Amino acid sequence: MSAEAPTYEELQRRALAAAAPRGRAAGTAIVCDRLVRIFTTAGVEVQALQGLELTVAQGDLVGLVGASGSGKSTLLNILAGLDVPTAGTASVGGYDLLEMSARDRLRYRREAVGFVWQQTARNLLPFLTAAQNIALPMQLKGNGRGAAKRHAVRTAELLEALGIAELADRRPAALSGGQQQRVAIAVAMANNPAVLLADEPTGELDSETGSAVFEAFRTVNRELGATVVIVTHDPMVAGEVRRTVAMRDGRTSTEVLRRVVTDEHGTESVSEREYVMLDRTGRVQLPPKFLEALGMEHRVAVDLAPDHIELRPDTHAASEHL
Ligand SMILES: Nc1ncnc2c1ncn2[C@@H]1O[C@H](COP(=O)(O)OP(=O)(O)OP(=O)(O)O)[C@@H](O)[C@H]1O
Repeated sequence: MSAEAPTYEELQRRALAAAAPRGRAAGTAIVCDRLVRIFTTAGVEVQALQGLELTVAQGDLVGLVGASGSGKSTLLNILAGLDVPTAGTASVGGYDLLEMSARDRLRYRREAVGFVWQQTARNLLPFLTAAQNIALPMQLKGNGRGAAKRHAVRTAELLEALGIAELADRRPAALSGGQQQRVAIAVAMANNPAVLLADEPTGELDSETGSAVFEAFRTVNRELGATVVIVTHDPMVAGEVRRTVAMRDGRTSTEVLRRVVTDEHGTESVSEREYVMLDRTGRVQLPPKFLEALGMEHRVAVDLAPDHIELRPDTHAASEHL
């Protein structure tokens, strides 16, 4: 190793510092640190979240993917303020989700987060028009001086931004599934929440309608500055967000980041790179396909190179039995 190369301890120190919780850092919308959620049913414990770590920057658009049972809905319900974690820390828009009083929790759900569910019917009140549905969260928040005018202006702004102005006076039954979801996004955005959460919002829609709804999420992210987290099985959604976080066994395991690159001819293309998550203690979850390809299990040899870390199959295993 050359004299300039950092030592293993130095690299580990830097890695831990980089993975330290960034809760108080400006520009962070969501911070989850060692989040645990244990459900007990009939005496049997299920660890739905097992020390999950996740940081989402303000203004980010994140897709959350993972096999059934990996803990996506559990995480979303906690972030939505509908469920409370067993241990760990979680904060959204400056609210501490473990320490909130019942009153703060109600305010949090009304003002700090917006939610769009998969079931289109669950998002809207059937007896109100699209415009009335959008105005309702603002009315629940408060009706001070000039409120009616402000609510009407915000409602018109949201209808316009989401391209549904002509649907303002229709009730949900007179809207298609995709139109209902776009109204639902406007409802969720009514009080300008710090974070917009969505659980399979395109799950009940055909692919064309689904992409129009996804475009609406992109619009509120880009034009209204909303931080958006979408749980999805839809490859179109997962493949088109800036950041896709994959969950495995109640933890975030891998992450794909995408950015637009321009070549020397000025042609733009999307470049994507997969990362594994490094937790505060230096633990990583390696992709199973890599481990299987090299027959790695139980123990691996680890070496420090000047600018990376090498992992190799344990070749000493056979010669150990002398
Ligand atoms: N209320 C509950 N009581 C008991 N166990 C639960 C409860 N909610 C979730 N679980 C369990 O926690 C684990 C994670 O469930 P979760 O619904 O968060 O997964 P998911 O990734 O959202 O799955 P899917 O993609 O199927 O919706 C599962 O083993 C599930 O059975």
